[in-house]
Amino acid sequence: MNKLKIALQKSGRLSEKSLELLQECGIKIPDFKSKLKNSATNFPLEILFLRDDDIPKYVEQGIVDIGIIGENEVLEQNKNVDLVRKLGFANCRLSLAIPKDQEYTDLSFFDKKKIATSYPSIVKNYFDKNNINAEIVEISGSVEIAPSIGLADTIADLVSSGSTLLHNGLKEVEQVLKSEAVLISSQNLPDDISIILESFLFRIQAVINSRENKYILLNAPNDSIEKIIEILPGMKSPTVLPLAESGWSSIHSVVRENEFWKIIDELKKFGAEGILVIPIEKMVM
Ligand SMILES: Nc1ncnc2c1ncn2[C@@H]1O[C@H](COP(=O)(O)OP(=O)(O)OP(=O)(O)O)[C@@H](O)[C@H]1O
Ligand SMILES: O=P(O)(O)OC[C@H]1O[C@H](OP(=O)(O)OP(=O)(O)O)[C@H](O)[C@@H]1O
Ligand SMILES: [Mg+2]
Repeated sequence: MNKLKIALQKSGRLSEKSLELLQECGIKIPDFKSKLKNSATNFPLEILFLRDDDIPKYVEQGIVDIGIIGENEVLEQNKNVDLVRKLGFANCRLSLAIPKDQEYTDLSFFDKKKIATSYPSIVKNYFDKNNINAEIVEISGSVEIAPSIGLADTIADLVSSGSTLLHNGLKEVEQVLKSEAVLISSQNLPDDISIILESFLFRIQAVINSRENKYILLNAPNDSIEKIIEILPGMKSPTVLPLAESGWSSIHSVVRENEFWKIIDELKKFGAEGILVIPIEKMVM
């Protein structure tokens, strides 16, 4: 049987979470860290461990069928690949930063300045669109060091917590784009490989749904049930079970993780008690 070939970053910001995603999809990979090509034991998947910058090229050329890569890298390289889906990890932004003691008003600050970056194409397009004429100095890493060693006046680099900027005397002044890990695929995959990809995507969807949702159980007085159901619509509709104590029910539902703290006060207002929020292992809609 043919296998779906996937490229993952060998080591770096994407590696651990990419492997974790495969694991949560129930896909088992033998634990040989130094083996750069490996096969899953229980799913038709072959895994290649590569430098992340090489992944779009390998996917474009069909050497691998799919790959997990930062959206920023896909945009920078602009290869002929399909962006299949976002994966919800390695969230960061590509930002412009300047020495923290300099005054910033607007983008014209960058006119005739030197800017160091590992993303020359994205930065050039951004400046062209905004009619800024800056000189781009391409470097492949430790970009934040550039202003302090006189290599450039400013930088464009990935930011997540902002601590690298802070520790290098820089401040973020503009956000060029937001990025997260994405799954990309070759264009025109053969039918047998597309079928395996569909089944892999089905598993990924179930994992991502479960990460974004929580199972919620609570007790409520019967006269509040209708109001609480409006707040907690659930997958189809909530389960309502009578409690041993008359006049009370237990309500079970699914709630989006990022909405829980917004609705908790409302639930309490309608008399909800004993609220339990439980992680979901897998969620198939
Ligand atoms: N600080 C961060 N927080 C979250 N995600 C990040 C951060 N920095 C980078 N990323 C994301 O992770 C991807 C890989 O980053 P990493 O620093 O591991 O790449 P690299 O140094 O080019 O690795 P490689 O050795 O494979 O070429 C980036 O393209 C970006 O999408
Ligand atoms: O805002 P922060 O949370 O500080 O993260 C930002 C840093 O993370 C990335 O580099 P990384 O640490 O991956 O090293 P690299 O330059 O070798 O890729 C990025 O290039 C920034 O330098
Ligand atoms: Mg790289």
